[in-house]
Amino acid sequence: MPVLYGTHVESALMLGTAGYPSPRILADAFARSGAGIATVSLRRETGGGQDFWTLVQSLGARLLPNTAGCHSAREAVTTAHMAREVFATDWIKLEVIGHADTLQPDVFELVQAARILAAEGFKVFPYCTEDLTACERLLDAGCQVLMPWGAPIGSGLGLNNPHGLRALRAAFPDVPLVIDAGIGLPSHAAAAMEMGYDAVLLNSAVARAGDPVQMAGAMADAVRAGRAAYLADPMERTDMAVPSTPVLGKAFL
Ligand SMILES: CC(=O)[C@@H](O)[C@H](O)COP(=O)(O)O
Repeated sequence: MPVLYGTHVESALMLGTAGYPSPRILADAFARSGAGIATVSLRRETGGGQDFWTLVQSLGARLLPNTAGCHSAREAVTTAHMAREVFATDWIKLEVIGHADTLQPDVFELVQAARILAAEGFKVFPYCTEDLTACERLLDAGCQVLMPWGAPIGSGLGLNNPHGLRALRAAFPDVPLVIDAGIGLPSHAAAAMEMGYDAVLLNSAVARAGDPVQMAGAMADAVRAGRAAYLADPMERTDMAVPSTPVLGKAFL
């Protein structure tokens, strides 16, 4: 199980809380997933009022407030301060969006915000790209976890750049890495875990499924299977065939 900022988390699946058909389905999806962490958006979900806060606090998952919808370091830092008061936690999923169509993170503003928040004692979980230099800067800024995107938020495309994500894993073998965003299917989540990622954070794939509760269970199974496969040290790939059945001598004719 992942260890994030010194805390052992029960499951390598993290779930978002936005966009479910109903509060009941949200609660059932969490129960089925066994997710160890629930991310909540201070800015997007305040519309739900007290009932929503009561619901998320009853999910049995550790809350990870996020700064979804922020477009500058300043805005994200202010939102993080508010989230710390509302949720009484210094954990923050730091999102600073840089591009309207792709919701790609603005890594320049992200590093700036991460440096400020880490210096203030926040445990920063930055939503970033797989860019090695940006990730290095985030670590220098005080982040102890990185959350590279799989694909644009809400796209369901999976892992757009598996080579880059593999390179990131290899570059930072001791840093907890969480794939955040773009997961559409259990096979995407399993692929991330098979690469050696420590956890997967997703929202849309479950919330927008025809049966969110069933999909939550499927994602949990996929994350477990992917992790088990990684730990089993998968075979090397080769371009040429390697006979799987040894042949000794020749058959009698
Ligand atoms: C809920 C949340 O934090 C999202 O910003 C996150 O990035 C999930 O993305 P998907 O909805 O693509 O899973």
